[in-house]
Amino acid sequence: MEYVIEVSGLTKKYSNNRGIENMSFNVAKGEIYGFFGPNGSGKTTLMKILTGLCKADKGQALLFGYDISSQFELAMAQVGCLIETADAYTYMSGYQNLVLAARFYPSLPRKRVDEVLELVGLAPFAKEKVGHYSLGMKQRLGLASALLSSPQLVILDEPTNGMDIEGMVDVRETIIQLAREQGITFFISSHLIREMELMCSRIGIVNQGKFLKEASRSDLLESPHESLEQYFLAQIAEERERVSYV
Ligand SMILES: Nc1ncnc2c1ncn2[C@@H]1O[C@H](COP(=O)(O)OP(=O)(O)OP(=O)(O)O)[C@@H](O)[C@H]1O
Repeated sequence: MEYVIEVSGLTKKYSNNRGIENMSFNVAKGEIYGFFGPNGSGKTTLMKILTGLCKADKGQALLFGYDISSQFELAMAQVGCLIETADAYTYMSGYQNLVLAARFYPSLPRKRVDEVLELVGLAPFAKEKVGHYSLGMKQRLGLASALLSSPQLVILDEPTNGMDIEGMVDVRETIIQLAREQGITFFISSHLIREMELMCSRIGIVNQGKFLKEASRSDLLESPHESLEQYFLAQIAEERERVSYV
């Protein structure tokens, strides 16, 4: 199997002793992999390490077989990402922000800016100042920016944060379409169970900095639990029991 992300034994502890501990998992090409856990479970920390925004204390993360800490440029060459909330210049329009971002990719055709605006449903608002955008529109702009260079791997931290139902459905459908038609791999974090269930082919469940369990769509369908929510609660209960035995 061709893996786009390989994470082994990743540990990062902040000065308060929180963070992530010994996380290991792989993501195959073309998957929509969900990284699911409650607030503070370590999703953003893991994503920051994967995109070089912070360094792990221990362990290794490979993107396309390249080590993110020692081969950063090769590892990130085919990666687009949106970590935490999307940053943009509020006094410029969505279109102008993307043209600016496109300058990082000298060979990118100008029409790609129009394409990504269309893809995320922002085309009608492209000429409006970002300062007038809602949170959901800013998230869409962040997604457009992550897709700009036509990356093969897209890493998205809570991409539907602040979106209304219609926006969430649009973004979800765009992601599914890009994975299916263009073989793009997505690694997406969320604390929204329903989003994960509807979108992802596999889900890694994290809690309190630990990688608890991985579930494929068929695991979830075959499990005796009626929903991912119940499955998640059962995994946490199992982990508590395991820890109390040790
Ligand atoms: N810079 C930091 N300094 C100290 N502790 C931090 C720092 N960043 C994160 N943490 C702690 O590390 C843990 C994991 O945080 P992280 O932001 O990775 O979780 P998360 O799953 O992304 O949460 P959320 O869904 O709320 O964004 C939390 O307990 C958090 O308080």
